[in-house]
Amino acid sequence: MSPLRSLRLIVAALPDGGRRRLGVLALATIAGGLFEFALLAALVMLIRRWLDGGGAEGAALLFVAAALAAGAIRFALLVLTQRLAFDTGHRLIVAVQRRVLARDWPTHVAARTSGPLAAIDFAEQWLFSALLPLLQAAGALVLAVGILAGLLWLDAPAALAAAGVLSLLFVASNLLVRGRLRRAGDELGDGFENRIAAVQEHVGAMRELILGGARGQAAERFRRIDARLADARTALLTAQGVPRILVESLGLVVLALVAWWLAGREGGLAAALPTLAALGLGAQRLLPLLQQVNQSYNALASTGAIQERMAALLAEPDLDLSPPPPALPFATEIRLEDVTFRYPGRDEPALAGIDLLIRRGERIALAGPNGSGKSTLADLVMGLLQPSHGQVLIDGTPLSRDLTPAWQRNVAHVPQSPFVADTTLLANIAFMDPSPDTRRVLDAVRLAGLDELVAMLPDGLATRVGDRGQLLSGGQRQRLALARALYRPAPLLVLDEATSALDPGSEAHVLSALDGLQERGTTILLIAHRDTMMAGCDRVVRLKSGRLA
Ligand SMILES: Nc1ncnc2c1ncn2[C@@H]1O[C@H](COP(=O)(O)OP(=O)(O)OP(=O)(O)O)[C@@H](O)[C@H]1O
Repeated sequence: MSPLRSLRLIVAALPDGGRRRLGVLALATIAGGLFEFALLAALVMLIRRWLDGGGAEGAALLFVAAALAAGAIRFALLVLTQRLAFDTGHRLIVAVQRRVLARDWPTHVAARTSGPLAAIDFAEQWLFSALLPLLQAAGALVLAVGILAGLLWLDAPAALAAAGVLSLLFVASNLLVRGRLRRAGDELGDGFENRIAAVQEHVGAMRELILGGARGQAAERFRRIDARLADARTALLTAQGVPRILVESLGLVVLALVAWWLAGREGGLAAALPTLAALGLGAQRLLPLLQQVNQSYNALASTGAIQERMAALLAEPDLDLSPPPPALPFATEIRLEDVTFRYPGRDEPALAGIDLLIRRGERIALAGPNGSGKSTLADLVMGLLQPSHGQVLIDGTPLSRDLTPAWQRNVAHVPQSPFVADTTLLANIAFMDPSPDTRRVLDAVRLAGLDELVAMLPDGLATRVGDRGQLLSGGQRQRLALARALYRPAPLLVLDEATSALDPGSEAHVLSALDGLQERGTTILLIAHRDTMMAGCDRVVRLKSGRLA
């Protein structure tokens, strides 16, 4: 990515009032440049006074004032730059996460899960490798111009000679490491994502790893992935350091040569003294600044891969943060008309030519062999997927993309493998509800048959369930997911094999709870393989290879 595109990315990510703050930063930087210029001028005046043998008190005071002011401005620049960079970085990280949350269901399912996690790393990397250096470099450049202007005003040939040779040194050392920097930057992008993917795999497959005796293999694979990442980081930082070392060591030689040349001119060492002092001070101030500019340029040039990923993520649609719409009225029916659905990249449709009517208050079972399209059909009814052909109608109104969020407010869902958060039972049931209604939670607990467990636990609803609900049994996790769905007063309840882990007694309890819900007008769509679950349904809809059987 070119530094110019990076710059555009930064401007787009600036926080509220960011442009104004960028303006303040620019003004402070220009003031900093002027003070650097004034500092050099005051030094030269001071030395000339000394050499002339005149009173140097006034010049000395001026020099001290300029030095203090230049220091103060540098401190202000440091604070302003860090603030703006970290605010922008924070905004960027939040913006990336919002885009991940804004993804629709098919995009989410198709994406590599490590992607969103790595995106946070990318944003951090981008902050430290591009944004902060770029802001610092812009400031350093202006200060450097101030110092250079001072040196030119004092002794143009000497300043030009020193600046010319130093610039050549910078350019040559950068050309030397350019290829290495780019390669290392590309490897970094892949390395972060692969490392996160490996950790996720370890967490998800721990049982398989233990039983298969494969933990050693997993550790070795992780070592190789992380070693590649460490190599890439080492190469990147080493290559970034090369120009600094070259310029610092050869820069001293250049300054010595200029001093030798100046001393040989008319007037000898005494006449050259002010210029030499200014060159010395100028170099002491200038070299670190030029290093900063150079390092920033290298960081920008070498982290192109990371910036490309950031830019791609930021180009995705942002999340609509307006409050959710009121629920779409659902009085009579859900109708599927000639619905076909094809997953991206698949030749065969998962569902084809489906005509189905679900009346309000009905309990319908979806049955059929594995892969016959039951979950896909349920996802279409819930508006998580849009038909490739045909339409879904709610009370006769086609379910458009715009209406989907309002329709989804009517839907409660219990998935095949429920997500359980590492928090309390209460927070899991009233998931994302900022002010949980304990009475409704207790009702849901009772309906889902979790009341015995809650009564047994010393902390009751305040019991923590562990990461991914590991402190619960499989059946208890399913009942927890059921309680979460029942907590939402939704007129459509979709159960995707939601009782597969329940013992017959618990299943019977859930069935009687479903009877109660149906009596209150809830429409229930359940995916089931067991006859016991189908028994209480008004109808069983059978699918075979994506078609109604
Ligand atoms: N995200 C996806 N991308 C591509 N193909 C998919 C995706 N999800 C499901 N499929 C395919 O669509 C078909 C129907 O899958 P679906 O999950 O709807 O079946 P199912 O009847 O619910 O199966 P099961 O009883 O095993 O849960 C299968 O062939 C499956 O491989």
